[in-house]
Amino acid sequence: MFLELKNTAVGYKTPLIRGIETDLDLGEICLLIGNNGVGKTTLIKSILNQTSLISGDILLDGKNIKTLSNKEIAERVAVVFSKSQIPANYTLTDLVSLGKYIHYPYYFELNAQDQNEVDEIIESLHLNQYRHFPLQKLSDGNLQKAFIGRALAQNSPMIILDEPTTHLDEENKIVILKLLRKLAKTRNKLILFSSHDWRLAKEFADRIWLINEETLDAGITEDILLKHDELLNPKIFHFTDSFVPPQIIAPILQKEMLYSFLQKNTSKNLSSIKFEFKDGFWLISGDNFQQKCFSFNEVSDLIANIG
Ligand SMILES: Nc1ncnc2c1ncn2[C@@H]1O[C@H](COP(=O)(O)OP(=O)(O)OP(=O)(O)O)[C@@H](O)[C@H]1O
Repeated sequence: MFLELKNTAVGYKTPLIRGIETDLDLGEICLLIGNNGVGKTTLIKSILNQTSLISGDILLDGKNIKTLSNKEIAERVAVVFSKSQIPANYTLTDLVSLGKYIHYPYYFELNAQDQNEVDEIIESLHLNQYRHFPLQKLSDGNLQKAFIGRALAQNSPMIILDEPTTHLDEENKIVILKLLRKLAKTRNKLILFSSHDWRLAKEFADRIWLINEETLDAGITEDILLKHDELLNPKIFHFTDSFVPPQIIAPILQKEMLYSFLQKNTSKNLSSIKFEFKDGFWLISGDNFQQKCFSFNEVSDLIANIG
């Protein structure tokens, strides 16, 4: 296992998370989720040995992090924080190139191979047109991508990203997620990715680390989602208290949409009504009626008239 946490407690004066006993291997993507302030960033800093452990041990590549120098940690893990300091007078290419310098004995011009790799990274992040931009002039999203570029250039087996998609629009979020998944699966990288957006989990993550009530619940994504079904069904408004569903015969997506629509819009008992979706419309049947609806707008009118 590349990363092992052994009976670890992390925090400051008092523990934020206790009794962590888990590991991750190369080639895996793990999503770290939990509410504000539960200790996600603290856990990340602890893995990087930037914050002392309260108890227990963390092993990186089989070695206790306490025995590794900063350079040895950087050779194993690259990191992107959501708020990073911007080096003054740097262009985007300079920042991405910085990732390479841990592999040089002192600051020196990059060799041709490393220069090519930096160019490829900038291209893969769709940042070509900004390569000579001063960092101060980049948008928050492009700056975030540039920091991700620096982490990729570092070429370490593990990459940790702390809420990296915060400033990104949907299109750029997808560019980053696809790139990270490709790196994990084709180049055997271990990715630990903290986010509030648990909706990423199903498609993106192999594993979840969920911080809840001072403990870390770790496992295969689908096991954790089933165990914590509040993640999948937040039940913010408790619609189901008064809602009695109809009989529904429809493909999964249409069924889900109908359910969502009816829960929000009616508290009527619909158990004697049948909704069947076929050939692009809903066929709705009751004791003394049958009607076709081609949209939820039409379903809405029909429901309003049901006694
Ligand atoms: N250096 C520090 N010394 C003492 N307490 C700290 C320090 N840094 C953070 N904390 C506290 O530790 C708690 C957890 O903070 P942390 O940033 O790890 O949470 P988080 O899960 O990453 O939160 P968010 O989702 O809001 O980013 C917070 O209450 C925070 O105020």
